[in-house]
Amino acid sequence: MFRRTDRRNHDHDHDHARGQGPGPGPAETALRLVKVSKTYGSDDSAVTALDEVTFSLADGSFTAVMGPSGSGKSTLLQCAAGLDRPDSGIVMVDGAAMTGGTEAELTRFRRNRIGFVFQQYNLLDTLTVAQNTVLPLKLARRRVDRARVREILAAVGLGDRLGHRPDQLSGGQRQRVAIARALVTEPSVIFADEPTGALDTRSARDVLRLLQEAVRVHGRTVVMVTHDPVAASYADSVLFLADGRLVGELHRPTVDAVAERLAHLGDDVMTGA
Ligand SMILES: Nc1ncnc2c1ncn2[C@@H]1O[C@H](COP(=O)(O)OP(=O)(O)OP(=O)(O)O)[C@@H](O)[C@H]1O
Repeated sequence: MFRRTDRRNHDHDHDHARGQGPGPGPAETALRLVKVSKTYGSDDSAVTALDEVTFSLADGSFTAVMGPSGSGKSTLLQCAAGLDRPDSGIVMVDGAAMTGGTEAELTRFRRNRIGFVFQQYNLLDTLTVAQNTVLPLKLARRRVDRARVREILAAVGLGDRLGHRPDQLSGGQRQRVAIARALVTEPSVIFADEPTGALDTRSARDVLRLLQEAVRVHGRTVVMVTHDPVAASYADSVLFLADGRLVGELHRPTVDAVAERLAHLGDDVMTGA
């Protein structure tokens, strides 16, 4: 069952007030994984995609997840976001355990606490920009504050595109709608899976800046899977995966430092070190 502590309210004053309390107490944890494991298949064909992965991410942090192809990045994201269930281990979002529970409970948990940004945008073609943006609120049966929605769309540079449909937008604009849609429910954690993978350099930079703003202005916590050292350099820190295990971490990443670490990660995997 979900243990919901609901210690965090979702109003903006709360976000702005964060860090202004007495004393430098430890940052609160937005996402915590404890010994999360996931194996696909069984017997001879079994693949351990995640092998007892443990880490915590502070509230209001921006983390990139990197690693060679097949290292378990997507599986990690799916399990951490409640889109898939780990075989064992615990996932906690905002102090509430997401382990166990029915599908309906998991869905409710996701709708209220998690935002998503996918490589291929996942917008509904028949809905306008504004309608796509409010969809998560409608699905969660939450009140739609139209002024707030306009504000969010203006903040991602789409204030004059509210009535457009996705096929009237560029890839970068579509991804900005996806970011607005992820922000609108004020989730604890936004998971982004290769959000710049389909974009040109300039649109990618705009999207990465908006993800940074989601953290710095809106107080969200962002976890982004990426293959691109440039994209990773926008994060506060990078987690490196290899063979389903967490094998390293880099704080305040630069493009060169990320690329170098990735290259060595490749060496380690190749030599089995
Ligand atoms: N549905 C599945 N059935 C069987 N094996 C799977 C399944 N999904 C992933 N795997 C395997 O689990 C391992 C981890 O896969 P995962 O997709 O998480 O890696 P990744 O790091 O995201 O890879 P990429 O960078 O190529 O997207 C791989 O060996 C993969 O083949």
